[in-house]
Amino acid sequence: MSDTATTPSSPDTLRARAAELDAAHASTDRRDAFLLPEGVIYLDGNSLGALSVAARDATANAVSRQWGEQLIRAWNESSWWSAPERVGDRIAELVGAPAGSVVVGDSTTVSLYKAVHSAARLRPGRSVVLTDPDSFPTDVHVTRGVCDQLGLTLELVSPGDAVARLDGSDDVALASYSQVDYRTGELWDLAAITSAAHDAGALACWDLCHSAGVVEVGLTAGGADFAVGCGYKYLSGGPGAPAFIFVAPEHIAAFTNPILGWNGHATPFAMSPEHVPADGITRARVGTPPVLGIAALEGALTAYDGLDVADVRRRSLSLTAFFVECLDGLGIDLPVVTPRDESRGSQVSLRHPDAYAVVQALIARGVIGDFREPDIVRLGFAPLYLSHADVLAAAVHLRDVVDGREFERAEFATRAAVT
Ligand SMILES: Cc1ncc(COP(=O)(O)O)c(C=O)c1O
Ligand SMILES: Nc1c(O)cccc1C(=O)C[C@H](N)C(=O)O
Repeated sequence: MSDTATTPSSPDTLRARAAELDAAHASTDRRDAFLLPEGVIYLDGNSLGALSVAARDATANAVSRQWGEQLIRAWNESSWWSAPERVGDRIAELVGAPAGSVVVGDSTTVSLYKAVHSAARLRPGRSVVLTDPDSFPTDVHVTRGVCDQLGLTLELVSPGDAVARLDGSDDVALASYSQVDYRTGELWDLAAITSAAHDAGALACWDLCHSAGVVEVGLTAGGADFAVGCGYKYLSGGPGAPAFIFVAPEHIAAFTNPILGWNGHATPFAMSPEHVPADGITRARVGTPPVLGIAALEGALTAYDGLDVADVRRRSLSLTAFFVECLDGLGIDLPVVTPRDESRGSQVSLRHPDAYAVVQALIARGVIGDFREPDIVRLGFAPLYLSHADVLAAAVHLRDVVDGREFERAEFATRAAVT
């Protein structure tokens, strides 16, 4: 969705507006809970969330006290064994799901494999799985892999066309989509697509990587059957943080984990060679959980204590709307690909023919965002630790990089391995 600049505003007007908005959203300001380097405006919390004091301390405690002193007793004394369900319950609150329907442990990719595989098998006799060709690639890869394994057909249908594809159909087993597009930031209608899937006798699975913690996901309200999401983006669980899987309570008894491991067993310490799935969401577990990663994630989630996700969402919408207001006000004439209405997640993506170099020039100024192929400057606004004043400062840097053609400097052209 492209827009051009409108009436410019003076920096003073924008500064006053930032102060007014920060005061209005003071109750959701958790900046003090996070440890960001001085001079950095961090607009990449949608890829790797910032470190919080609580995540750092929880990790140090898990390493030094639990592992270092309790040693193997920590499985019981520090409740390591039940951490996947305990932290799952905390995430469930953030994504509108009941206790006992979410568990953490594997990567997003593995969690998605478990969800898609199990969901597709719940609709025998149906041959098609729908997913978005523009999904984050791992989602397309996993879904294709499951289809190959189960003899199903993968049909690549944009979420915008999913309801029409499902309408009146009887061949679809599963519609599997991301709630927020990782590149454009578009927010898709989880309830509408899920309901269209159900009307067609199909199930719906959602990837919440770019919505958990910043959008009122509403899994139960929207009728979602399965969902997954990662722990390291807005939830700030740290690099490689464990992901989560949601299975709607009505499907748990029929959920067949495609990876039968001992942690999903009803009596793991009976050491039986027969696999008897555990009751409840525990059957979605596989092997030994990443205890240190779960400790960091559990610490990070305390940043949400006392907050209502609806208020976090309001702050997020205000930050992203204000960024677009700053683009307009400062005369930054780059096409905005993220919807200007509220059908967006917590990012603003812009197009620029030299997007990679623009992002590098911003990083050199301490404004950390990222580049996504082919020409996207992607700026994520993690609401808990960003202010409207940060947003204005970032926009001023962007204007200076673009207007001053700073991105043309040779040092910004070289691509790093990880972008
Ligand atoms: C929508 C989406 N799904 C999945 C992933 C990643 O999966 P994994 O955590 O397994 O690397 C990402 C980002 O890396 C993502 O944006
Ligand atoms: N998971 C990542 C990684 O291990 C290295 C670099 C980036 C990532 C990401 O999370 C990318 C992210 N999902 C995206 O939306 O582009």
